[in-house]
Amino acid sequence: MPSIRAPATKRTTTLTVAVKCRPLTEKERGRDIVRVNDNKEVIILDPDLSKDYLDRIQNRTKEKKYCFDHAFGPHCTNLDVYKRGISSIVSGVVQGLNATIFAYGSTGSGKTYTMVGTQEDPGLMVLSLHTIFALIKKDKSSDEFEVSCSYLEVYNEVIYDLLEKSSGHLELREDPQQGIMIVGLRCIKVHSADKILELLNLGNSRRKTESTEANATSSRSHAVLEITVKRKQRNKYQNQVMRGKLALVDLAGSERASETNSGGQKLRDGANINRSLLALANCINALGKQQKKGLAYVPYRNSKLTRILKDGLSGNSQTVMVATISPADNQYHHTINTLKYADRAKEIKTHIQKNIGMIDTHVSDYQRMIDSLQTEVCRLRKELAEKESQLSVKPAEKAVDDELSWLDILSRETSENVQERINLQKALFELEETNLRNRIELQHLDDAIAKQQAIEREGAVVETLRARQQVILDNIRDNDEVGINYQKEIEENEKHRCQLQDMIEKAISKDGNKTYLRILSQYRLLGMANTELQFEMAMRDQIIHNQREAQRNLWNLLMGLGLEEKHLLDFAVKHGIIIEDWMMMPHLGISDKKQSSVSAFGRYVPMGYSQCSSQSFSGSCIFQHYQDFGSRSFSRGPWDASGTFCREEHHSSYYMLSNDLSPPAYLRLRKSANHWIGGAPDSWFGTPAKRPQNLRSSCPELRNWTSPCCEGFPSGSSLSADLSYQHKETWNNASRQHLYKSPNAGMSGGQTMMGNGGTARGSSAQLSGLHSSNHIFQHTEPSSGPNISHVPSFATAGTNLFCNP
Ligand SMILES: Nc1ncnc2c1ncn2[C@@H]1O[C@H](COP(=O)(O)OP(=O)(O)OP(=O)(O)O)[C@@H](O)[C@H]1O
Repeated sequence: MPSIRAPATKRTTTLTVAVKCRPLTEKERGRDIVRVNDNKEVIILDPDLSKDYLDRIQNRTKEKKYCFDHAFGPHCTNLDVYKRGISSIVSGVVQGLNATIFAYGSTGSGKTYTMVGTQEDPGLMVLSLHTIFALIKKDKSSDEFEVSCSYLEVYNEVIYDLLEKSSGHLELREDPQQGIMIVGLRCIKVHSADKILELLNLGNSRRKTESTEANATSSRSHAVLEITVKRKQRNKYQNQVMRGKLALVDLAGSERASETNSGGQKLRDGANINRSLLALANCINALGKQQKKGLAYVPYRNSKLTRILKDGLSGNSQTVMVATISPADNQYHHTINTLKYADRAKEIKTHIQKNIGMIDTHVSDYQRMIDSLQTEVCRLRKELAEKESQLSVKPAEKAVDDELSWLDILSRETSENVQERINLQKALFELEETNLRNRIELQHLDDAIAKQQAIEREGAVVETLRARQQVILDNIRDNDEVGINYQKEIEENEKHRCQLQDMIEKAISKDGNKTYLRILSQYRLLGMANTELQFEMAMRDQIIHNQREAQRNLWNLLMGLGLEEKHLLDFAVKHGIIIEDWMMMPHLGISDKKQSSVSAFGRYVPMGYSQCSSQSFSGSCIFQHYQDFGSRSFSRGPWDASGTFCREEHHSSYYMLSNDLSPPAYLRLRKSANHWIGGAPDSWFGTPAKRPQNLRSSCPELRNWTSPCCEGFPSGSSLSADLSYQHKETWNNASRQHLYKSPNAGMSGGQTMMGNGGTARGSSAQLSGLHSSNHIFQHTEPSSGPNISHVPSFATAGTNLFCNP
């Protein structure tokens, strides 16, 4: 029986910003210039005492006033901060919610004191742990809890495991369900707060600290303690697992080299710390700006720190920023700087949603493939390291030394090249995504202006819309510029990759270290395959995300129409549809019906349904209303001249959000194996000759995997052209039959309603090969042929996308 699932409700919230001013230390002889009023207001007095009354009333003073969610003066303890601003957020972790708490401030302002604390004044990390275990102990349900913890540091842009005695460099990866993941990071199961505290102390003792002019024990690394609480429900939701995550972050101290009096390694550390803190500040700026200025691109990828904090800054997390400041007058500029960012951070929005363990099968397929690739890469890396150490015990002749350092450099550069490529491709993808959304808003603005002008030629509303249009255009231009730079970097990366490959190939033909070079070559190939899969997965995640949004909108629409429970139930019974997870839709007024046969609109519900005729509901509307993105006069940047795979898919997702019914719907099927990563042929990581077929032949481990550029689908741009009408009809019929009749059609869970976030599988996968070509439906009203020419002819690759399931 088909079933549909009510989406988990999402709540949008803003970052909670708390400011904490520490007391003056004994060393500081300066004046206290910070005042805290009403637990919310922070006043920073002018450090220059010579300013008189006249200066003040003529506004020549540097006194500044800010208002935050919470403000704490020098006499407040960490417990005060915790109780007022944080404990409620930590409680949510036991209920499957994510939370992030990070301390932000200049060096010596009290970040570590706030996060870790002392015996007498335990910090937020310690207090949070106690809360979590106390809540678990108090829980009266029969649910099973499992708490685990990891602790890492980012030092000089390299991630280390603080719970590992001699941790190697760890890699960062993005997981569709769990967000950012660190490959190989130890996650230790714990049964008491004391055990975690023990681990915390152990980790802290391994953390890189230095004595600087500004702070005797200045943290040189960013530390992230992550506590995961898994809750297996033992009641009616037998199969549900809730997974809450709490990330507690103590950032390294930002400083000015001149003030900290550091040189050599310390200076280099400082430069790296400042770079990542600058990246964080840029993200905060962009996110703050986003609320006022459309979709600005957020450069998370510019540092490991921002990637780790990504969820906390904009994703599924309830986040608290504790801005720490010093009261000393000589810290005025640092204090103002910190407060400026804190002020901006108040605007940042995150979207909280319970993490309930139901993983889309196709995502887990990809995940499995990536996991096995990662494992293979790790194995090869280990082999490489062993080979290196074997070579290093050879007699220390100069020639051998030279060769070793050459091999070492080659190996390192290969690894860096692969990593850089992954990063750049993903960054470019995210940037395109951002601009696509901007363009959609632009299009809506165009329409709104046209409509408004029909009422009044020029007026205040039109003016406001035009102003907004300009803002969005500025954003698009800015983003395009960033995109050009990324493109250039990708080209550079590609050139470097070719050089490395040449070097390896030449060396293999004459060098004695054949095994070593073979491993290196294989490692590089696997790294490439890894990149491709990760990239494709990132795109799929985005599609899933968009489709979930669409589904959520659809539910909202149902709600907004005031549909009665009875109607819904009758309709679903009639059509034999199960609606799952009613508990998650309390706004529908239907409770406690985990799996009820209820009525809905039939299997396929068109998005713009409020304007739809009844025919639309009963018809075969698998897809949504057509929108002509391609024919609009968007201000395209030079780097997006060619359509890309991700865009195509995103367009298809965006169609779902459209209410525009005017152009008739139609079905269109396209397939192409021409483009792969990012769309443009040269986006492919390897040279054309090294596409997956070759990759697989040169790399036996890859032979059993199906690549998106599989055999059997001729390449060439002509493939992105439409199939003949006959083909379309055949496909249309076959897929309709498949979608209507096959019990396995649609999502793996048998779901058949549009937008629950999956790609079609089962027989449709056989029809096209799951990863071997693209079959993209945009509409399913065959009568709508005339509009075909309007659809942008994007070349696509590597997916099999039905937007209905
Ligand atoms: N609330 C407080 N009460 C008493 N002492 C404090 C308080 N906050 C900070 N201190 C003291 O101030 C000094 C600097 O604090 P801390 O090391 O936490 O700063 P930080 O911001 O983490 O510095 P860095 O960024 O260089 O690591 C320490 O000696 C610490 O004990």
